[in-house]
Amino acid sequence: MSSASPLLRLRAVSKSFTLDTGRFRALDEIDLDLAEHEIVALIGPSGCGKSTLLRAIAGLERPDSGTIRIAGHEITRAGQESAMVFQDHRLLPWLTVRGNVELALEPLGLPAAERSRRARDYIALVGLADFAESFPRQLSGGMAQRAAIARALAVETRIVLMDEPFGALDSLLRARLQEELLKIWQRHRVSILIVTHDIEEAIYLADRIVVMQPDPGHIHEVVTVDLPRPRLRESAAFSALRGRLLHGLSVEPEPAEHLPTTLEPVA
Ligand SMILES: Nc1ncnc2c1ncn2[C@@H]1O[C@H](COP(=O)(O)OP(=O)(O)OP(=O)(O)O)[C@@H](O)[C@H]1O
Repeated sequence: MSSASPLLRLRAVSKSFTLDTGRFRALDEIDLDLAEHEIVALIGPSGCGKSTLLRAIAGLERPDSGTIRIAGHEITRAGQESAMVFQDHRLLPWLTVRGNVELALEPLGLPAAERSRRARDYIALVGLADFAESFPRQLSGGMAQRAAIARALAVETRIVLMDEPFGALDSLLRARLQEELLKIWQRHRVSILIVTHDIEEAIYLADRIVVMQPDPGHIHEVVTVDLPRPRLRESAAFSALRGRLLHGLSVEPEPAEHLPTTLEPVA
């Protein structure tokens, strides 16, 4: 950590929703820090509040109580201090890759030349230089997700929030994009908070893994991933951590090689 106070600081963040059946507590007194240039993964069973937490940090959802600060500023509205990547790329279909990235830069009030320079740089960074003038329908799923990552990075916020960014991709492509994301992260001092259902993805990427549990949504444990990068998924230390996390999630590891690595809702 390069400074005494964390870049992101959540204290006692709670959020309830009103349902027909009464009030439902999606987040209960969440305390969480994210340091500069840290990657933290949020895992936990479906409905434990991971997306709600991310949305609150993004300013898309107001907590009922508690504080969320980024670089000391309290988050009170959307788009302050962080950028978001969703599972579906959410690119506008009538704009090219370049158009989508430039549009995200419009609120920053940059001169047009700077806006197009930034868009070009970040599109190149994610390996899409040759597709800057392509429309989303002309891209594969992985390429579209890369474009969404370029759009989030181009805003140059210090925090990027990712909600299952690779969840819709096949496992080979997912592994490749995880690797690419780490390379980008190593070159840019961005901090990443990523929600995933994939325990391997969490171990591969994160410095710390926050395990959440539902009813009400709370932090069950925080596990530091003390493995040097690049991490080898087949190493004993990696498997040991996977077993420990599965245990923390109350999912028994299977005995054979076919260890589950995704968390499906428990029926
Ligand atoms: N706007 C809303 N109105 C009512 N209930 C909501 C709302 N948003 C979320 N919830 C409820 O809050 C709980 C937590 O939802 P959330 O999407 O944050 O969980 P999650 O851990 O991200 O789940 P998943 O892994 O399935 O995406 C769920 O029970 C959900 O139904």
